[in-house]
Amino acid sequence: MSSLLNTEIGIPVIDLGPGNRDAPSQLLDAATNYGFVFIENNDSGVPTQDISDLFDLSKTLFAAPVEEKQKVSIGSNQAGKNHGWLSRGIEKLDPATQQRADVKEALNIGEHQNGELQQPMPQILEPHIGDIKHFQDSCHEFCQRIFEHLAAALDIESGWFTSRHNRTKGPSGTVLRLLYYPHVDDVEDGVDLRAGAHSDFGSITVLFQLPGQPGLEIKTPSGKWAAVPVDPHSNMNGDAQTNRALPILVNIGDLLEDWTGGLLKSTVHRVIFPQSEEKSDRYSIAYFCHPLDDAELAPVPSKAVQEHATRTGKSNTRDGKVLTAKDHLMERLEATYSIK
Ligand SMILES: O=C(O)CCC(=O)C(=O)O
Ligand SMILES: [Fe+2]
Repeated sequence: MSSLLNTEIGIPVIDLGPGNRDAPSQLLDAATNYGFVFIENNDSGVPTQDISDLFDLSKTLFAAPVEEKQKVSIGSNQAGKNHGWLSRGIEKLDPATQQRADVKEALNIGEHQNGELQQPMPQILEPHIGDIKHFQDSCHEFCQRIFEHLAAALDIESGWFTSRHNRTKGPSGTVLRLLYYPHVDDVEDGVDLRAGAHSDFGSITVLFQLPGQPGLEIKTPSGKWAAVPVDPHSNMNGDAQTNRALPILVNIGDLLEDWTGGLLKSTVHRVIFPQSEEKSDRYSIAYFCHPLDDAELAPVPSKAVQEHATRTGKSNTRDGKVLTAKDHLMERLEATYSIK
């Protein structure tokens, strides 16, 4: 495998370029064993300049006055929409264990439909909406490439996943999320977290991080937390980054785990205040990819999936009815945010 292993957990790094014929099986292997994988950001990735520009926009946004962000707050949207700005103190990703809310702010941006974003945007981002939509498109194409590779590895029709994520066909729960974790001077060890332990809801998540801003951890099968590097080719902080683009982190979400009868793993993760960098802010950008709302989560017609599902007894039916992607998302949102 064209992969390097990082110090602690060994999340594989895979090149999806045409030169790597083993990419599908490597991807499947990473998805079933770790639930997390780094993808080299080359021609088939997301342009590095666009990533850097969106981080700049994100910094400008979160530095804007609270009143401006408040105008587009998640609470001002229709219940269940999951779009808009979340102020610090609102979200607790692990309510069962966390004493305090996540120390973060976020802006959730839903998909554009017929070229239009479906929510009010902060004024400061208005001149950049074209760039944001373009970024969503690049992320979506990147996800579709991953789905094609997964379909090849699972030996199913090439378009099986991509057709169910074809956003020209209808709305989905897909969200582009800008995240800001401010530094705080009085972090209480063992109490304060930037993001509590959770797994993601959708099919796959694409995560962009910045050099020198570590903090993401995943839960290993032994129950221990392991740090995820910013740059798996460099040290844990990503400090020694060369001119090469950072690999892009991808993880499997709950929906894809359920859809594949548990074969692909949705791994629990969290964001901590790393000891060495306690005084620095962290910015990240996540693209939570979901199938079309109407997509039925009938079992993936792959032998490997069927065999695994039989072993685990996992299914996506409720009272004999197959869930749609929207049903699945609403179940998870209700459980996390008490949205009715
Ligand atoms: O900011 C990060 O690194 C991870 C964020 C995350 O896991 C989430 O928002 O679901
Ligand atoms: Fe997450």
